Amino acid sequence: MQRPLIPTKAVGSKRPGHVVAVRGPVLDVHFEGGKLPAVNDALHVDAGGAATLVAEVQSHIDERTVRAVALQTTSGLARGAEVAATGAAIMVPVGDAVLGRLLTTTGGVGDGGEALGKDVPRRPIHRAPPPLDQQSAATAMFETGIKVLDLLSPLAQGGKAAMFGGAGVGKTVLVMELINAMVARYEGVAVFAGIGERSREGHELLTDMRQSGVIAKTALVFGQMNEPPGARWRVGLTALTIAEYFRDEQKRNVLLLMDNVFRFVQAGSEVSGLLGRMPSRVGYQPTLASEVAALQERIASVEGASVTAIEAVYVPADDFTDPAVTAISAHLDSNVLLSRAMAAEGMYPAVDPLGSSSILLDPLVVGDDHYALAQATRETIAHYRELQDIISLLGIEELGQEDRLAVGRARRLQRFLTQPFVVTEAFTGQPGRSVPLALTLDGVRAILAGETDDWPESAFYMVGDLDEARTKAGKTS
Ligand SMILES: Nc1ncnc2c1ncn2[C@@H]1O[C@H](COP(=O)(O)OP(=O)(O)OP(=O)(O)O)[C@@H](O)[C@H]1O
Repeated sequence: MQRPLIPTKAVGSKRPGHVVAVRGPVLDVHFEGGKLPAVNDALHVDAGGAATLVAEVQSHIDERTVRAVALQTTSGLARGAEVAATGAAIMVPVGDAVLGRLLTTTGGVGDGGEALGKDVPRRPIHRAPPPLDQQSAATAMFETGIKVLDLLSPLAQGGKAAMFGGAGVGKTVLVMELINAMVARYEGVAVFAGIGERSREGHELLTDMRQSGVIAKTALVFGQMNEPPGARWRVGLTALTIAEYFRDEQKRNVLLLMDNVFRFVQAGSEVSGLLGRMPSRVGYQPTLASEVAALQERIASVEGASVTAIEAVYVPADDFTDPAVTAISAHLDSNVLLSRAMAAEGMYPAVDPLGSSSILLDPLVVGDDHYALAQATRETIAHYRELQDIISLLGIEELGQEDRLAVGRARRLQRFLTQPFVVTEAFTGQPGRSVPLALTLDGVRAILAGETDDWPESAFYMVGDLDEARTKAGKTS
């Protein structure tokens, strides 16, 4: 973090500045006497009437002028508007009072409810991550009840996981299902950051959470796609600040959900352009890696309290080598890749069994049995993919007996790894299923061992455990 040229304390709200230029969300503010607020400090701009607009200092233009990015819309703001330097970063409310509430990036109330009182503690949104020697590594598995995740890309308690996928392959649905599956039986608290996505989806989430009651232990923070880039850029930090307070002051475990981290990068890129910085690779901001690191490194677990992050990441044009995507994936423990080809075939959740990975998928963590079954599943599906060209050219009859069996098992495995979700009940009409890990492993073991070779493939599609497939296949155990 850059430090001020002049100590922040030298700037008090008694020495107001004034706006000298407004270019969209970017403001130039003149401070008399050359005492400038620090980079990352919050400015309060008098937008006329009772309205006060929050902006954040980004750079010092000359000895009297700072350039700041507004976190709210600047339409109607005129030159000459008075500005107060707050002498600190944006302060947001934290603690028990924010549970059950929907906040904006700047810590305002976004659910139309009562304003938060002055006694509610507040914390600055900029903060260093805990020192490395105080961070604890993620080693325990977080069972989700979603077969394909638990088997091939297990999530870590106190770790970071992300769902990557192009437009419309099911990222939001998967994150919502995880919220549904995890928040209700999670002992800690949850913080949800809605970053640059549809505000309709955000409000649906709020309504759903109110109905299911999980809202009581959840704080929501939204900077959605209808808001200016500054709000979308900083909303992740606001959510993190709330999560860190629960972790550090109350020693509680926190589930941090972010949808969508790509929008954070995108907002940073918009801000960078507005500030006149030269774009770098693929047009992204030159500070891409450090911006992503500043966000991701703060998601850390310490002795006695963990932060488990689940993120959705949009992959532009389905290009998994996009710099934003690779910058984000470098920080994660579990990478869940969603495949368009699988979504097109209706194989939901469209998790790519070969592309997805997790550092927990290690015999020392998940045990030899789970590891061996996961590897065998991958090998069988990989072998099927190799044979797919031959099958489409010559037909499956041209394959040898062994390959034919392998293909049948791979297709059954792929179908067994689909699952109806609770959140999709409304449009699929099929009740959601949650499958304990042991039953997932039993099912996979039986399919790989050939015990189900004579069951129709369709019996495995959109079921819970193997017993359900058995019933569908009309078999008795
Ligand atoms: N598990 C599922 N079961 C059935 N349908 C699904 C499932 N997941 C996704 N879909 C279908 O795919 C559509 C898009 O899903 P979703 O909104 O989660 O995608 P997304 O990747 O978040 O898209 P965007 O990038 O546009 O936000 C859903 O509206 C639904 O029709």
